[in-house]
Amino acid sequence: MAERELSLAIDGRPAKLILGEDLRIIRQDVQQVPFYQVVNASYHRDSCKVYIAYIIKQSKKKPYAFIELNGLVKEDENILRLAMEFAEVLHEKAYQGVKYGRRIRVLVNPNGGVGKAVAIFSKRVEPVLKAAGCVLDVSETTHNGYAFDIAKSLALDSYDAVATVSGDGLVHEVLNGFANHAEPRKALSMPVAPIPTGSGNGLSLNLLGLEDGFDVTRAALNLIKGQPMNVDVFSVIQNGKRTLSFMSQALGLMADLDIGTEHLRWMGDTRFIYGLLRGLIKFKPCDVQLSYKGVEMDKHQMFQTLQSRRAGTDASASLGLSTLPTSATSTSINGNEDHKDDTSTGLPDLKYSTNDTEDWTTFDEEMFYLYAGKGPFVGRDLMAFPVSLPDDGLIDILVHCYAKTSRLEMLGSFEGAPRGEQYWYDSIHYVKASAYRIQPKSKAKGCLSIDGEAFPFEAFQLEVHPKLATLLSPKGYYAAEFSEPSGKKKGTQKKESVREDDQNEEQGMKNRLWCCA
Ligand SMILES: Nc1ncnc2c1ncn2[C@@H]1O[C@H](COP(=O)(O)OP(=O)(O)OP(=O)(O)O)[C@@H](O)[C@H]1O
Repeated sequence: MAERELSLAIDGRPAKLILGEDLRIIRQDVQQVPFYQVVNASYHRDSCKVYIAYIIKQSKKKPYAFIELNGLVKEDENILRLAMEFAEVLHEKAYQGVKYGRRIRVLVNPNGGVGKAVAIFSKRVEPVLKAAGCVLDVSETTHNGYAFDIAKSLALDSYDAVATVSGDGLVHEVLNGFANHAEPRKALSMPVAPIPTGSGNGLSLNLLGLEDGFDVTRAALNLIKGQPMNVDVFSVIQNGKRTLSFMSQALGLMADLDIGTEHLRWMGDTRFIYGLLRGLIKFKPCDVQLSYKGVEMDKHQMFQTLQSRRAGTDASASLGLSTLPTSATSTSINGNEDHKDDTSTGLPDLKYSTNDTEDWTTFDEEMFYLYAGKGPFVGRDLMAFPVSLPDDGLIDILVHCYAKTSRLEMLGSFEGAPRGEQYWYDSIHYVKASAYRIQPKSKAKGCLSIDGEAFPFEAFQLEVHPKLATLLSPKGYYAAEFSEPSGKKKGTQKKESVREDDQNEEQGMKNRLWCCA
């Protein structure tokens, strides 16, 4: 493509804009901005100005910055026409395949995380969304349950997405509100995206990756341009009550360190480290019985499946093979029927009764903790489910076996935990299942955390609903890097990794031509 150039003055100094494979802004220095990161471009005849808004990372360690430029062009008919065309072409390239000006229902939890969500939203998020022409309907949540009520009665045709400015708890509420909506399936197809101002922000880490998972400006871009990604969710049945879970369930140490440190919110996510150290001092087993309907038990096979899925997604995106989000074109590896094929509007029926035992495995070893869920990261310090896939119709269950581990092993695992290295430990029993149940042993006491929220420490059963909910994602897959350590390889020639790639992200957006309207 022939490059376009435009000379103008920015802040009284001469500058040049070049439109080629990306946008280049030449001033004292040169800034290269991928089109994906441009949120607006417009031409204003009256003032002879070109307005450009974009987000950019100025160094690897710094968060994304939001930049708005107003360039003055010479009052010459030919140059003004060039400026108008330049802005039009740039805007078109910036929104290829994405609806400009999404209508977003925004829910801000003033008490999430360290309690700074309101200020962060107004200073760092709202300006980006407004620059991108988004139409915002913003509310501050006043109590637990507020977001549930909003989602339960949301006018679905009035919005393109729901944004939660908080942590994972607010997403949990919104999805449960959708499950109780008059049209649950339609409600659950409304894309949800988090702006990470909670403590753990596991969902944001899964969508944006370890480097950018806590970056609110990057999260704002995901709201503006992310593509809808279908994800599996779980029904948890406890005491006859059905709750949707989208991320995780924890028992034992991993629940204690979350639920048991609520009073330490001021620490941010450091409270989880404190809770972990406290749990290691006690070092007590978790007295529950686990049974599951297992589908895949081989860790290496799970790793290979993850790799092939990622390779397939990247290839179809870069070759322009798919015009749909990747998740919508994939099939479930356990043959679960995809709910999108059935036309009912209510929540899916439950498949398993609580006394179903056919093909269920009972896990007999004593557990230090149990963690089950979807999405690799549960927090910045732990990639608990490195081989998790958004839509395989399965839940990843890991049990840290009490008899096979020690305080020393646990302490030694801290360093590699953000990269999921503990996955390969012999003391970690890891399976993918379509359902599981938990029965506390008599007199057992403890904490149960579901999506980071406290639930009664009582028996429950869970099953997976393939692709029932919808998130906005930059890539169409989880943004987590996971490698097989060289000593453990089976069937691989060299150290392979499943990696993030921003070019793929932009290419994926170009080729999928997906609109969120
Ligand atoms: N105004 C409010 N006052 C008190 N609690 C609220 C309010 N609004 C929402 N909540 C509740 O706050 C709880 C915590 O929110 P959330 O989970 O989003 O943040 P977090 O716990 O800091 O983050 P994470 O779950 O990522 O660790 C949720 O149960 C939510 O319902």
